[in-house]
Amino acid sequence: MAVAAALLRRRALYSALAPSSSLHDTSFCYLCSISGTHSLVNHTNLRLQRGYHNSGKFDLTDLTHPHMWYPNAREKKRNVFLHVGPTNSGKTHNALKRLETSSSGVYCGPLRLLAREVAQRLNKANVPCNLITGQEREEIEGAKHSSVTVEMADMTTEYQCAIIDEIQMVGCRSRGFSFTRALLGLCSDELHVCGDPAVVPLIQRILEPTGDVVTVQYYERLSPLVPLETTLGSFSNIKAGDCIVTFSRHSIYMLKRRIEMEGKHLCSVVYGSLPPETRTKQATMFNDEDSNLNVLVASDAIGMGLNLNISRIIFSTLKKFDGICTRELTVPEIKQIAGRAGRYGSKFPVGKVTCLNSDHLPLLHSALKSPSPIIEERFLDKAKLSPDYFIADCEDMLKVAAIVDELPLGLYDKYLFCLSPVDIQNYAKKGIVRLKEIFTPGTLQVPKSHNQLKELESIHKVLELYVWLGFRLEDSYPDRELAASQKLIEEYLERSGWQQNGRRNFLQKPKGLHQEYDASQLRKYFQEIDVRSK
Ligand SMILES: Nc1ncnc2c1ncn2[C@@H]1O[C@H](COP(=O)(O)OP(=O)(O)OP(=O)(O)O)[C@@H](O)[C@H]1O
Ligand SMILES: [Mg+2]
Repeated sequence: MAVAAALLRRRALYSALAPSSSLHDTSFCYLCSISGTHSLVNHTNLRLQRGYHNSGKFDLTDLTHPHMWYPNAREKKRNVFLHVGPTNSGKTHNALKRLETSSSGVYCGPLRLLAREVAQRLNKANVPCNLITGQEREEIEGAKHSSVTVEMADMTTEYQCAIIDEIQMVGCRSRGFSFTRALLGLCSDELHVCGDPAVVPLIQRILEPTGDVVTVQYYERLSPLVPLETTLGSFSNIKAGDCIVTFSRHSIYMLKRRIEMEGKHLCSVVYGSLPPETRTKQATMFNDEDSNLNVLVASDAIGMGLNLNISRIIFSTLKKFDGICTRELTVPEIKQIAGRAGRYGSKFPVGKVTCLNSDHLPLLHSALKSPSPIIEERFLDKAKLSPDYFIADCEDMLKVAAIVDELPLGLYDKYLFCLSPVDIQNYAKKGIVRLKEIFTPGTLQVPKSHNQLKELESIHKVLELYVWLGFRLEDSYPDRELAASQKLIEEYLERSGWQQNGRRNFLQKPKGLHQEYDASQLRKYFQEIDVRSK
């Protein structure tokens, strides 16, 4: 393999434990020193490296001291507070109270919707707060606080107070590394870490060598969550405040249509591949008491930390396709999703949980009673790692690395494209990619079928990538605002809503279902779709 690809491979390995959003991360400097670009190795890193390699040499395959990759954080003795307990127990609320009274700070969350909820809360409390996610950047003048998705957390800024929410995500194969990086690298006097109690032993061990002072605070649920003894039964039993959870786009739209056919409720939809601004709008409309969208059909994009006005969670299935295979939801996933019902302070003081299929009730009940399994340590035998770390899944990054390696680009650009594979050829040739080279704004049509909707979502993904790159390479991707302004999916959702005037909804009756289909037919249908949509 060519040198740059080999370097990128190595970089990807480091990234897996602690990726950098800037050139200042020590891990990137390690890489530069391999490639001979020693000028990029800053003095702090040299001091740090000498610190544990007395000979002046260091072993690049030794990944056993990731806490040493963050010299700025290591210069502080951070006060770390672990807020742990069940869903809806006030963990995030208490951490945010500290953030609101701090002179500067950052909230790092797992979901864009959650980052937005927190930014809104701080701004409402007169604490100016920026919102920064992969695709959104809403900067408030004079703000000393930011609410970000964890991947966007900045390890080089000093804060008085920082929060990492849903820290149990540290065990996630694809996103865990961003949580590890934030945990070790956030340069803050106080660090508040919220999540499931199952993660406490691991976090304590990870933080042990840092010298940080760790305090654990346990929480209890603030309002009851009741698993129901019976399933939903008929769709005529759907009530305002219900949220049906399902994991494929197909079933989301099917359920929306099925519920709206009853003529009593309109549904918001929230799922991962909706563009972020549409997702936000749909969630906001559901939460808004004055809006007539009072039922939610959602995927696990609502699964963590969010405070929505949900009275009852109804699982349409307890299986999901996780990118590799269809598997049963884990206990923590079931608890997280169920925990969206009956949020303290919402208009539903008691949360209820049920499902469509009576076969799923025993699993649902037992999951809600079980403690989450202790987050385990993982090993990758090729690298020397401390037992508390594992190498994140970076296969996709490596595939792109092999392609970009052939292009006349600098190492940093190559790394950026490894994270975001979009029109690399054009960028390499001309250094600029105009939006009209990807598609002509205004020519796309509102979709008339699920396949067209799927296509449109893919186009939105490209547009999101364009916006993502536009934030990072402003001169090369100059049409960021135009890319961000395309709103076709929202138009689709508006048109596909409940047709009160007898106008035909263009979504057709699903093939294979009779007009008066019941819950068991729908169940069967979903199982088929779940298999087909792989
Ligand atoms: N002491 C309090 N006073 C007023 N409201 C509170 C208080 N504690 C929590 N809340 C409210 O209760 C709701 C749930 O709290 P919070 O989001 O902190 O729960 P959580 O434990 O973080 O749940 P999850 O695990 O689902 O993230 C929020 O709307 C929050 O504002
Ligand atoms: Mg929370």
